[in-house]
Amino acid sequence: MVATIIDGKELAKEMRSELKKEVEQLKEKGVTPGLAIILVGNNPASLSYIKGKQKASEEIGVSFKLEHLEESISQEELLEVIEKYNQDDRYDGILVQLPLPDHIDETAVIEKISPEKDVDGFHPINVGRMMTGQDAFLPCTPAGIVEMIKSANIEIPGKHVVVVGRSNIVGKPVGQLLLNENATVTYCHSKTKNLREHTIQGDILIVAVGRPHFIGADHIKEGAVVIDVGVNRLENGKLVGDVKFDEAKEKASAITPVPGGVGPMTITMLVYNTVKSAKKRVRP
Ligand SMILES: Nc1nc2c(c(=O)[nH]1)N[C@@H](CN(C=O)c1ccc(C(=O)N[C@@H](CCC(=O)O)C(=O)O)cc1)CN2
Repeated sequence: MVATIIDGKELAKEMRSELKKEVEQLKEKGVTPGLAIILVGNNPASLSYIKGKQKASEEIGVSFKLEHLEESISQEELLEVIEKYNQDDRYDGILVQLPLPDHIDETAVIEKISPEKDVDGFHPINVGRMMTGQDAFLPCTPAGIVEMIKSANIEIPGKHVVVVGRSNIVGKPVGQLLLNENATVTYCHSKTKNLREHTIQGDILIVAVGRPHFIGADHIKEGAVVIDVGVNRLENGKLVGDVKFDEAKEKASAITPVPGGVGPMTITMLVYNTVKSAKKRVRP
């Protein structure tokens, strides 16, 4: 079997063109969606992801502001900056780029962002709303993954989804979102024994461990859908996923590539959330 490639770049392009139309309509009603990103320090990967977020925002017509702070900023000062954006009506979305330096408590930062502007969907209020199936800002990578699966006309209800990885950003919420879509979900992690015995059962296998080429064809059920969330830069500069793409595509029925898979959809869902937030400003 040779897998269909689920092209995240193409889907992102289609969604961005729809979002652009929505933003034009919002502007006619006097609302320009605004996104503020706060970056602490100079992590090169973060800088590159933010560039992508800025490009997508500007392409769609969302006003974009980067607040670039010194690595040495104190937690208290950072919380004050967040509060400034919480109070600023020009910004519908606030995102603090992760990872943060070690001296800053990530939980305190996430909890400082107003849940109504939390376009990353990381605030406990949004996590709780998502878990209970209420309207919420959904975390961007997991929401992008669900969009990609649906765009490939893959039925989710009743499917066995195996998630490898349990981060708060990807692993845990993607399992929850697919449970909300009536999948049966298994989580695997670094302490899971006999990993392969679990992964081989997945109709949909989602891999988010951040280890290059961690999953090979022998971990994959014949005909499974494989979603690779890994973005790993090798010493030779090549970007690879957590899955051995070349062998996995011979066994899967559908697979996402790296680059050009989940990454572009993560960025698109961020702009989607920002537009969703801005719509609440429209007067009836
Ligand atoms: N506040 C947040 N911080 C982080 C998040 C997040 O969702 N919110 N996720 C990741 C990084 N991330 C977004 O911030 C991200 C990662 C990768 C991509 C992407 O487009 N990848 C491209 C390849 C890019 C490259 O060439 O390096 C691809 O896969 O095609 C976008 C966003 C951690 N931090």
